[in-house]
Amino acid sequence: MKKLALIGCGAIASEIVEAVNQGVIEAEITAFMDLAPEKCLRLQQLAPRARIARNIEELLETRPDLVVEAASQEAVRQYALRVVEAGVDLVVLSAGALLDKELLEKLNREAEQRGVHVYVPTGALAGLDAVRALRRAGIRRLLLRTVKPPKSLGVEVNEPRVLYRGPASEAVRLYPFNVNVAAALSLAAGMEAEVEIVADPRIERNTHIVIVESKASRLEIRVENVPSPRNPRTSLLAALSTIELLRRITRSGGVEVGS
Ligand SMILES: NC(=O)C1=CN([C@@H]2O[C@H](COP(=O)(O)OP(=O)(O)OC[C@H]3O[C@@H](n4cnc5c(N)ncnc54)[C@H](O)[C@@H]3O)[C@@H](O)[C@H]2O)C=CC1
Ligand SMILES: O=C([O-])CC(=O)C(=O)O
Repeated sequence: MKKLALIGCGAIASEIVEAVNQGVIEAEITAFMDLAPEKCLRLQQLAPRARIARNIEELLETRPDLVVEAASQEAVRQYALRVVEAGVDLVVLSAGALLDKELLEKLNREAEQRGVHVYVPTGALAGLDAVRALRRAGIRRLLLRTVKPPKSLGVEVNEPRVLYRGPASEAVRLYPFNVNVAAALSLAAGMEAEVEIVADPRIERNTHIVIVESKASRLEIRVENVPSPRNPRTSLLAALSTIELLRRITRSGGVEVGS
């Protein structure tokens, strides 16, 4: 049975712990860590053998096979390299941090040398398998339009308003908790997406529209996500997608569909 440690004890982590408890993910949780350690207490009740780590070294002392970052881009900058250096696989939700070329290159080099895997889940999006595949055919155009209810974006508007238009790297810097999907998309495509962020008081779902143009295919992907009841900025699909990835990684064998 694989051992799992979690950085961040918020909305996504809560869903993951429930999935472990239900046996969907075949793993044992060895440690929790959060800037606000009291947030780990509730999760620890569901995984009583797990330790609440005060820092990354304490977390690594529990000898996890896999660490899941479901915290913040800052957490990726603080801990990702250390996890990989310890020879431990890593799942990164706050993918925006990986648009920093220097960090990505270091992480990639270190991970290759040590045979470590760093996974970025499809998260609140869909179709990154096809985007990755189309890289080989050359992608001409890559767009992401994210439309969320104003409260998810922390603004108050009475009519739809474009808050941002520009490259993904700037989008994830300005909206660190709302468009990590822009980074996952860019990393899958091997090029930076053009991003538009819209606050729309008429909608209730976190909506992402992706357009990919290449010689082989034109993709238009529209995802209308129910926000997480625990965090309106985060779509429930982000946790479900991570659970699905963890289910695959921790499973000892069997038929799996899709790549
Ligand atoms: N790639 C994707 O598709 C998606 C990514 N996300 C990202 O995933 C991350 C987690 O999302 P949620 O669970 O909804 O967030 P949340 O706000 O519910 O929970 C995050 C927890 O991490 C803790 N935290 C933040 N920085 C930390 C640090 N440096 N060290 C230790 N703990 C830290 C916070 O105290 C909080 O308890 C966020 O960065 C979010 O933007 C969210 C949705 C989709
Ligand atoms: O959950 C979503 O819709 C997207 C999100 O917050 C992110 O990418 O950071």
